[in-house]
Amino acid sequence: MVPSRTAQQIPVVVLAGFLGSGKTTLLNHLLHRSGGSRIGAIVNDFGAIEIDAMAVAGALGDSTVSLGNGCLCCAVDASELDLYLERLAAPSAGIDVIVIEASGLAEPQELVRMVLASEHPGIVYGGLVEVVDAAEFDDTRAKHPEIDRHLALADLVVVNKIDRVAEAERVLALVRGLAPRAAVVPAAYGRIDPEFLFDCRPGEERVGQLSFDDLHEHGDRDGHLHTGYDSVSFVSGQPLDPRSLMGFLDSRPEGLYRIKGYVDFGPHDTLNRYSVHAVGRFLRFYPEPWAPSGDRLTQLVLIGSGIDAPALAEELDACKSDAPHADEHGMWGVLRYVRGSEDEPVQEP
Ligand SMILES: Nc1nc2c(ncn2[C@@H]2O[C@H](COP(=O)(O)OP(=O)(O)OP(=O)(O)O)[C@@H](O)[C@H]2O)c(=O)[nH]1
Repeated sequence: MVPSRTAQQIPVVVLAGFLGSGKTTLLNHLLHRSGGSRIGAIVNDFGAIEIDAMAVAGALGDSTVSLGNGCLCCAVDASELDLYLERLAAPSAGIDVIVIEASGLAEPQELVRMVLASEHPGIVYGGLVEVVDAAEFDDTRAKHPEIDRHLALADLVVVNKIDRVAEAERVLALVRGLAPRAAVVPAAYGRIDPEFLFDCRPGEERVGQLSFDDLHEHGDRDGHLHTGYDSVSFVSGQPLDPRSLMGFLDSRPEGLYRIKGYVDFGPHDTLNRYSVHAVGRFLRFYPEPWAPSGDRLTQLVLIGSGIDAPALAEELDACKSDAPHADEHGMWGVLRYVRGSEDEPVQEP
């Protein structure tokens, strides 16, 4: 039975959406714009290196926890999640809302089910937020028709990357049709009003329907979104050569949908590491100053279907360089993919 909500209970919101749709960007926006509300986050990475957790940890300190290396929806034992929920829901943590950022391949209904199944009296299911990449939406649906089912469960759908589409209204109308019970909001860089997070809580009746109708129907793991997907995790203490890495990225196979992480270009830029994101054919580098202390590492996660993981790891290995000096134009290829500013994205080359 679905427990009824009390004023003291902390809502737990599930934040889901396909690979690279902008979940971490949205979460970071909420963390910086939540005003007086304190958000706790549980971040679930598909790859073995917890890139998403690193991206939000700075903003959250000890109110972020990471559940890495595989989709939470397939956790055999949900007790780890319960443990984290308990920690974040402790009155001493002073948290007002908990957000579980699902991996981009997780089955949201499984996560909702896990939250509903939690017996912790201090929490209550706070709704499902689905993030949609407006630019990739048609292709993603064609490849993964299950996405429609995910949207139908949502309480809030953020149609993100609206800056990348010419026909925003068409995508919005399509999403509204697929998620008739949800609030549908367009966004660029996940910039939504944080109030939406508090307002998206489903009513008792809706939660009751979910637990009976939707959540138990698709328990078959073979039908999970991540079936057929592989990930490669690459770590190097040796810098990468920018020309070689661009050669790798320019020739990346179609199936390699998502790349994320941080790159050390050694002598080519001794001040910055480069956060890198590929989503489909979209590619961006974001220079950010190195921390004053700590190891300088390249850490990358590659996720795709039908990919030859060992061959990709070998190709990345071949990008390592121990040249002590930078060649003059070595970074040009990379810099073409550095954004001007948040509001002025670079043109797709
Ligand atoms: N142009 C544009 N880019 C965006 C927008 N939102 C996010 N991005 C970029 O899209 C890439 C992926 O964003 P993330 O927030 O990491 O996506 P994610 O859903 O957390 O990714 P996974 O956890 O790997 O599924 C990054 O390069 C973001 O800067 C947007 O509204 N417009």
